Amino acid sequence: MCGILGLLLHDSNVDSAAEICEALSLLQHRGQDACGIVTCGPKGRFYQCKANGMVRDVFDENSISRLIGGMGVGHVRYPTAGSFNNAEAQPFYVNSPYGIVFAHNGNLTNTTSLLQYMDATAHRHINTSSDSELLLNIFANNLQQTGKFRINEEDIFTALGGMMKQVKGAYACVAMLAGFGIMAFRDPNGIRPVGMAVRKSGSGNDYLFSSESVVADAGGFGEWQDVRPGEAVIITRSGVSRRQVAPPATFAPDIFEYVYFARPDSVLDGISVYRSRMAMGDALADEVQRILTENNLTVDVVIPVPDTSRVAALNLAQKLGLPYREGFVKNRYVGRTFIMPGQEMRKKNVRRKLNAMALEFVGKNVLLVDDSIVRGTTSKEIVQMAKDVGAKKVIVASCAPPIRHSNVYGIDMPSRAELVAYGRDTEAIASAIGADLVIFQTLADLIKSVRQFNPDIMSFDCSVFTGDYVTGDVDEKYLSHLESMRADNARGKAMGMSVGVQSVGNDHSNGVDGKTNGVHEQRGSDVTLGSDIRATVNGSDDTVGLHNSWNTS
Ligand SMILES: O=P(O)(O)OC[C@H]1O[C@H](OP(=O)(O)OP(=O)(O)O)[C@H](O)[C@@H]1O
Ligand SMILES: NC(=O)CC[C@H](N)C(=O)O
Ligand SMILES: [Mg+2]
Repeated sequence: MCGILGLLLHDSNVDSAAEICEALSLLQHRGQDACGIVTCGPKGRFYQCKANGMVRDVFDENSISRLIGGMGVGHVRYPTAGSFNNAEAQPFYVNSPYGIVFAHNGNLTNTTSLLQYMDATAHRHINTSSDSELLLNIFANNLQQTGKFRINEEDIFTALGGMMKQVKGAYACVAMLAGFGIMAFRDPNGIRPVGMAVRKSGSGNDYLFSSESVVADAGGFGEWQDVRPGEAVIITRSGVSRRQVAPPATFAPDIFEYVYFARPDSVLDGISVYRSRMAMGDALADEVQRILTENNLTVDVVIPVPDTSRVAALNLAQKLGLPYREGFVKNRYVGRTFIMPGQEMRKKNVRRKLNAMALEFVGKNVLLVDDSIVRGTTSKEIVQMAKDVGAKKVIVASCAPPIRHSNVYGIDMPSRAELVAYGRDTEAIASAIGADLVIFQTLADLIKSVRQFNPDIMSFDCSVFTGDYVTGDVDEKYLSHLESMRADNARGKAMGMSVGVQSVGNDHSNGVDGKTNGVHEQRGSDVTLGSDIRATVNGSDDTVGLHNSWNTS
């Protein structure tokens, strides 16, 4: 999952970077690996700062002050394709046509054929293994085909429509065209979220695109609207244009956004994440009661696994009339562990992040509630911690059903073998994490918990629970390929991602018959794009892309 942002201020003399930076920090929970901002200033020039790290580490007053311009795009990254290399930090930029900046949340599933197309037909160079850079170039290539000196909204809609025909997978994107404006679009299944909001500013409006509505609330924006699946929205100084650019497909927002990814104070596709988590707790309470009775067990206390499960755990405890206690205290300076790279780091950080308070555990049958059990990293550690401080019995309840399938749409769960529920029944899962009993929400209850707040949504992407992939192109061959490339134990070898190595480019080298050429090795250190040089100025003095009234000089 990544976070994407776009901001266009009515007053072009006010720089947008500080506000984008603030907003990115509100989306930090969606990606902790890298972040970046590109702004567009006078003469359509882009100003960029991006690097590996959290928002607070990458940006400071100095770097922000060098990001000039009243519109910009921001990104926080949680890698699901390519590597963790800083060359894949976003936003991405291409100079041709017109100067485009691009931020992507999601994951493409037909990158192999797209890369071939880029190489053999479009002759565009893809310099990293990132699917987002590829997506940008598909868009750019479609835009190029207009062949125009100056383009308009219609041309962009046409290019995006063409792109949506070629590309498969999940993508919610924000883009910016030099001197023109910002735009957002969403894949035809609407798997990943993005919405827009508006704020009065003097005689005009400021506009925001964001993955989550929490950013709009915090920035004083109102009238939040989700971008519709297959829709594109373009905002220029002259106003807002919206267009359905892809034919309607099954709308299937990812249910895992509600389970884990999104902030509780966001509303996605008309559904309050907070309310849906409360409902998950209520529904799980019934299942817990049923299974406890079946096993002739009683529980003394309900303890959430901070942070995400808190909301659901409180409702569950209330419904069962059990005490709710914060038995685990979270170190607020450790981020989310699930989205950290590598099993060793995840494991180490669960211990750094959570500490069990013995007084809430000693001699008790404790019910630990988590939002989900994925690799089992968290549950294995916390069950042990609970036992170490004297719990009598440890029962784990999960607000989501067992996860037994890979995610291919923007969550880094490529390998089934890494999932603790893969090939295990409930009893075997309990034994794998060391618990006395494990209780899972049923899929029907999970869907009901979310859908009741917007019955217009007929389906959700539940592929991690069911193995049904809504884009229709994901088969066993693809899943095995993904596993061989991205499983924890395969990554180092497959992607040259060892820390400190500036792996730039992929094996697909334009013009050299698919062999890696020497150019790639030289890149990454002295090339502006893809390096971690801060507040680097891109672009030139030319005025390509200064198309309309946005032109400031
Ligand atoms: O079974 P696992 O592979 O451990 O994954 C599941 C756990 O990871 C997440 O927590 P995380 O620490 O990422 O974030 P949180 O603080 O928002 O709960 C999630 O909330 C579960 O606790
Ligand atoms: N989680 C995401 O949305 C990742 C976006 C993109 N696939 C990347 O790896 O950078
Ligand atoms: Mg958690």
